[in-house]
Amino acid sequence: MSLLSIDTEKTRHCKGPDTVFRNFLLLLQPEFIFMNLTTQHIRTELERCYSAQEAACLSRIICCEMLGQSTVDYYLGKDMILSLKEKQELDGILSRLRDFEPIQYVQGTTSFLGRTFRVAPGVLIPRPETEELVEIMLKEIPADARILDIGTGSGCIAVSLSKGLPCAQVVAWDISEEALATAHRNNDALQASVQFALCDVLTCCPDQEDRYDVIVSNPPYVLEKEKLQMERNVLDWEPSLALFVPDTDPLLFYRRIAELGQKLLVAGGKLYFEINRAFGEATVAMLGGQGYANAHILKDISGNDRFVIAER
Ligand SMILES: C[S@@+](CC[C@H](N)C(=O)[O-])C[C@H]1O[C@@H](n2cnc3c(N)ncnc32)[C@H](O)[C@@H]1O
Repeated sequence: MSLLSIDTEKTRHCKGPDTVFRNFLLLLQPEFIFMNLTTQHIRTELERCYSAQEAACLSRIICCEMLGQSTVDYYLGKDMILSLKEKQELDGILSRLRDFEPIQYVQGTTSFLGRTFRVAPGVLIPRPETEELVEIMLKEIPADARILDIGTGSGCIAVSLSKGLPCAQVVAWDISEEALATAHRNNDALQASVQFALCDVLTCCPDQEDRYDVIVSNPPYVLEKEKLQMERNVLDWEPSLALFVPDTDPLLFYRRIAELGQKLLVAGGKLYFEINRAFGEATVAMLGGQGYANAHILKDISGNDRFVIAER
């Protein structure tokens, strides 16, 4: 869950040699040379709020993924004749983007491990780091594992595991009805077989008879004080409930899930956590203190401490 997207401030206000370099890079993009009127209009509108690089990227998504232009036509600069309805649709898209609504909410979908997941405000947009976590799990988990995903959000982890391990039994919890409704829809659309439950992990008393081989969670882990470094498209649009923990208790969810794991995991069962990169060592120490074995940190593709795995 990397929450700091492209550094728009830096690119937007760069001056001098940086600007020259940026313009040189822009010239290398074929659509700059053959830019059509619609693309020009989209770019002009978006560059009021986004860097040239971001506006270019959004423009391609709008034309090719939302208005149905072929990628070849887009890059050849072929103009689009928009019907009145399409023109209104485009105006609506641009207005939402100028309000810094994430493009994934505007589109209503995002891609996760090659599958299309529905997303909407109220549900966290799945992040690439979480794809890495699922890839690690798919390599390690037995095919028929019983898996519990805590804080399922869009269902991206649970549904991907269910699809990747068709013999596994996957249960997923979330405190948010909105998130669960979206997760259900993703499960149905992708023909997975996850069982969902509305559950507050901080207060619930699960059935002692339930037993799992694996518990996975990407819980809220951003500190309140980290808000200062976050982009508007995250802060204004993504659900606080999915993002934040109090500055005073960064391990709140991990500690509680580890306690539950003592009851719900079979001996040798595994915990898989996505973490705030600042708290890898603290998470490992907490798990060791609770009696978990072989607690260790894995880094994400950017080299940050991002995952902690441990055995009961
Ligand atoms: C960081 S999001 C992760 C969503 C999804 N698993 C993903 O990786 O994209 C954390 C999720 O935990 C849920 N959540 C927050 N507090 C919770 C609680 N007390 N009990 C259960 N789920 C909770 C949020 O609604 C949100 O969907």
